[in-house]
Amino acid sequence: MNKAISRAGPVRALGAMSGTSLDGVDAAVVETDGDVITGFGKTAYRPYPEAERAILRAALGRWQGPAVAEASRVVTEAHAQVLAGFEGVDLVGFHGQTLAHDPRNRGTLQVGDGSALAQGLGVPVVWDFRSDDVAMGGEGAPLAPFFHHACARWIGADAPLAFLNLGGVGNLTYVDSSFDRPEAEGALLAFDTGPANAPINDLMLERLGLPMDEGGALALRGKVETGALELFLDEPYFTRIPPKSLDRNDFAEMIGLVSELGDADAVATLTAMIAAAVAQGMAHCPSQPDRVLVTGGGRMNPVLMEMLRVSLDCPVEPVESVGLDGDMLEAQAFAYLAVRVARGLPTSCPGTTGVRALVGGGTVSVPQMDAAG
Ligand SMILES: Nc1ncnc2c1ncn2[C@@H]1O[C@H](COP(=O)(O)OP(=O)(O)OP(=O)(O)O)[C@@H](O)[C@H]1O
Ligand SMILES: CC(=O)N[C@H]1[C@@H]2OC[C@@H](O2)[C@@H](O)[C@@H]1O[C@H](C)C(=O)O
Repeated sequence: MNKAISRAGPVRALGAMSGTSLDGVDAAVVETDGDVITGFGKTAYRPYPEAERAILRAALGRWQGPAVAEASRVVTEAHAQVLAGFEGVDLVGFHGQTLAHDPRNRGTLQVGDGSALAQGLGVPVVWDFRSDDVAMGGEGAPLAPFFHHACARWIGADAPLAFLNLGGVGNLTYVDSSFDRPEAEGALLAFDTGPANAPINDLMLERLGLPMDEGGALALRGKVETGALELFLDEPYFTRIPPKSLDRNDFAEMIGLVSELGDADAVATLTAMIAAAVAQGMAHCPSQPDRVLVTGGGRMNPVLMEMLRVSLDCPVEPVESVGLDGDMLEAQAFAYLAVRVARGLPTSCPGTTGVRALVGGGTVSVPQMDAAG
């Protein structure tokens, strides 16, 4: 193990995340001892060109076979490119790309080869963050909550607050940072709220050949079909007690609920469904958070943000309002979690994933020295 990691004190960790919306790889440096954040560093983004994205899309929902191997190759290569642009890094946290997630039955699959990345970069890489949690009866997701607890301390939060990530899937973390440690009972409650941008993107691609509803422009022109919204909210997932998690395509059939509607009404209704799922989720929080800090691409959609403001009983703001970076929070989370794994600290607990006991999940790959050198 790198000497800096095995000593106490802060290290420079580089995190990388390839999220469920399949847009690209985010990478970001965090300086931390695995407990307290002491600084944020350089960031980078490497989009997947359409040909690569098509390879990833073709492998979604699969557990093995040539499509999965091909996706893994694309993910490893894309990460090798973006991570090579960073210098002076002690450790890498590599999430990889989730292709399938079924924690109760088949497990969870993130592709990309962390061992090859460690070798290529010459830096230890922590990867496969979710499997140990699933093996211990947890959901394997969400994992950002321990980092959210550190962020709440970083911003000096003096009341419970919520982080809401609106990526392909939505996830919410209720944080009470009056508890010093994230694993303390009552410090964290986390779960996936429901689908977020994935169904909007899928419908935009299918009907209009566009990757997203940029700026919520189409939803703004549409009318919400309340019958479809009510049918969607009948789904038992929303009343299930958390922790709970979702696969990207678990709600793929919701597009069927808007299939008879025109494009603008269909997108407006999907957008309302996403906001309503968050509102249902908020009811599971142990107390009303002081505010909801929104991260992920969904915070760039003003129609979705306005629907959230109307349906939640507290202020809803992008994380930039407290000086955090909403494009990079997940990459930063895996930098932070990598340091925790390397130092034997837990990364999930019963309140975040429903796991039976504290788990520090992840494989550490250390680059091997050339035998001749
Ligand atoms: N300007 C914008 N207007 C509307 N939507 C946007 C905008 N920018 C990003 N988005 C939405 O956010 C998505 C990307 O979000 P993000 O990068 O947070 O997802 P992710 O990290 O891949 O997903 P997850 O958090 O589920 O793993 C885009 O695919 C798009 O749907
Ligand atoms: C299995 C999986 O990859 N889940 C992702 C996905 O994307 C958002 C939501 O669903 C969340 O549960 C998780 O990612 C974030 C980074 C997490 O683990 O906190």
